[in-house]
Amino acid sequence: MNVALIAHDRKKDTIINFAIAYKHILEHHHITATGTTGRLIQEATGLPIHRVQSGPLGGDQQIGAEIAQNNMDLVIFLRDPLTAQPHEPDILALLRLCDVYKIPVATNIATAEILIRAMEKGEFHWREIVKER
Ligand SMILES: O=C(CO)COP(=O)(O)O
Repeated sequence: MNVALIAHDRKKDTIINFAIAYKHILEHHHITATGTTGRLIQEATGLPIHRVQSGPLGGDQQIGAEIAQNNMDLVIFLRDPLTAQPHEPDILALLRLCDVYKIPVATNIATAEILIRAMEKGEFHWREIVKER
């Protein structure tokens, strides 16, 4: 599966710990991440990560483009709900595309845990059917 990992600054520690804890699952998938998130996860886990631009520099839009091209199966985007982001429109656009293309998306760690465990069990085979629409 193609998985996107993104985290705002105050959620970086959380996503790093998430990637460490679930490295044994993530290593079987193709991971894309925004610039800083990707670098930190790479350093902490050694996982190969396709890094796009940092979020404020267009990274969210690049991941949105992957979704629009049906190249993304799951998005884990740990948002900071308490800090204003200069690229808020890009964030909303990415989440909107997840809804347009019916991509499972987690915006907090509780949902992220559920999604990755479902992924481990191979519960996303229905995505293949949706992809063929
Ligand atoms: O801003 C982001 C998502 O909106 C994340 O970007 P970075 O991973 O480069 O910090």
